[in-house]
Amino acid sequence: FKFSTKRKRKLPPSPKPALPILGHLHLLKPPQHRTYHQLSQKLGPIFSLRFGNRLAVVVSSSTLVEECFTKNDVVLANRPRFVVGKYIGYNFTTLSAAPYGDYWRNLRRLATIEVFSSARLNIFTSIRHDEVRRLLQKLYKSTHNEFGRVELRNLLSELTFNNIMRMVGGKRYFGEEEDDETGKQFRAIIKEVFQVAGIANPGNFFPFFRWIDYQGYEKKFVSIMEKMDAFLQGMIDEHRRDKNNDTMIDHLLSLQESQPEYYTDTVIKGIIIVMLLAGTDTSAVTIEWAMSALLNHPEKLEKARAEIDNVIGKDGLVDESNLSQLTYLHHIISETLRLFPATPLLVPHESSDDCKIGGYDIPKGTMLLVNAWAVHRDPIVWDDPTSFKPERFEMGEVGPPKLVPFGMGRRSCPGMGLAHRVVGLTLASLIQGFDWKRVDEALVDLTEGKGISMPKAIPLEAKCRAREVLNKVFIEAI
Ligand code: HEM
Repeated sequence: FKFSTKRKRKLPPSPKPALPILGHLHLLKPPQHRTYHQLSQKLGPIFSLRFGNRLAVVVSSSTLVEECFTKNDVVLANRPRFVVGKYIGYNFTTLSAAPYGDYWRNLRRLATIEVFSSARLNIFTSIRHDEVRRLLQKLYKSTHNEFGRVELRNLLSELTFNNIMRMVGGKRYFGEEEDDETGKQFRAIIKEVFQVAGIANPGNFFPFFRWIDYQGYEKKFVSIMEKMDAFLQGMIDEHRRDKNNDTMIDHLLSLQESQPEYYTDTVIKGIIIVMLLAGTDTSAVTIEWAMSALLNHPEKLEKARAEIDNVIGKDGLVDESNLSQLTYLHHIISETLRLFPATPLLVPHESSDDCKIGGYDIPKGTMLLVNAWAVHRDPIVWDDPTSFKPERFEMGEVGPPKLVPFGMGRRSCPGMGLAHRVVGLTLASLIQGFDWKRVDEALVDLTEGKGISMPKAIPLEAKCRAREVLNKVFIEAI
């Protein structure tokens, strides 16, 4: 019976050859979203691959994205059980790694209200303003009289990490001035966590590799997670002892007192780790891509600045409350996320039952990859898709399923509001505070590099000079 039903299945087309055991793993050249895009040009907007013992389906059109996350949203709301979810995801109990079901639904509900809601984000507005101000001040020191050469990547990374850690625990851990032992220790742990989380682990597709712990991956995970867990537990215990703070940990601990079954220490640690992994680099790379694209289009940078000056005037610094009036800036962010989505393949989904996509049979347990990068460059949907044209959004805002940098449906990104605030405020402040130009005549290189969130291959270097508004604000500080 099993054999006969299998034979009747109509799976999406698949490239040849599929090697014995490996399946199509040999076809995967980085960056994967480009390889999948090329395959979709030959095989169509839905195709299937075999990775070891796992069937994967890749979707590359907005019509199919819509079908996945409306009609099939529940069935596709599961996540594959990757090795990273076992160790870094606290045995699949974090928001991003948990399987779809009551546990995940509760966690998502509490995180939406207690962590990501506008009311909670508003409490931390002053942290975001302070972090952006520190960034401006650092740039100002080397560039207040004349154009100075700057590299933004580390500064943006510092900003996004400090922003999350201050929301979470009230302390800065990144930057030269945070050179105490705890800062150093935490930065070293985070570096390792990001490294292991980014490893392409064969154990995800070949159970055999897990049994023999090929290349010692599991040992590495265990050792780094012991350190990370001890650090996070230390933070929680510290906040439990000293209750006079207004951080996210304090808030979650106060909820723990009334609902200990939901707000366990593991849940709190899981929320912190997910915020660090999902909410730092993603925002930092988006700002770096936006600045790179603007440096290649100085007239658009000028247009954004004119809008900011017009809304804010020439004396004060832009703040979050101004963002809703900065329409063109918003279009720049949408256009950046279209061309350079920080997670070009979203986060893998898995079908919890048999379903159909695009008329094809998708068996239970199939891994679904959504090639948002390809959807965003589909010439059927987007006019002149590879050009950076924020103006395309002036006709009206475009959202899912055509523009899906944050995904769509139940498992879409809960941090979108925070990301928009951080990216919007930082970008507006950089544009308002400085004149910018490229280091030479050559256009900024826009090649994509390797990493969990799609970074630029070459970190952006640019020249900037402080504008009058910063002289007024910072002159006494120098
Ligand atoms: C530009 C910034 C960001 C981008 C482009 C982005 C994008 C995404 C995408 C594509 C997904 C997966 C959607 C899917 O599975 O279909 C996701 C999931 C997630 N993101 Fe973000 N994200 C960003 C910022 C943030 C921030 C700031 C946070 C929190 C501090 C965050 C927290 C999460 C979490 C917890 C999930 C997992 C949700 C779940 O599985 O239920 N993200 N994000």
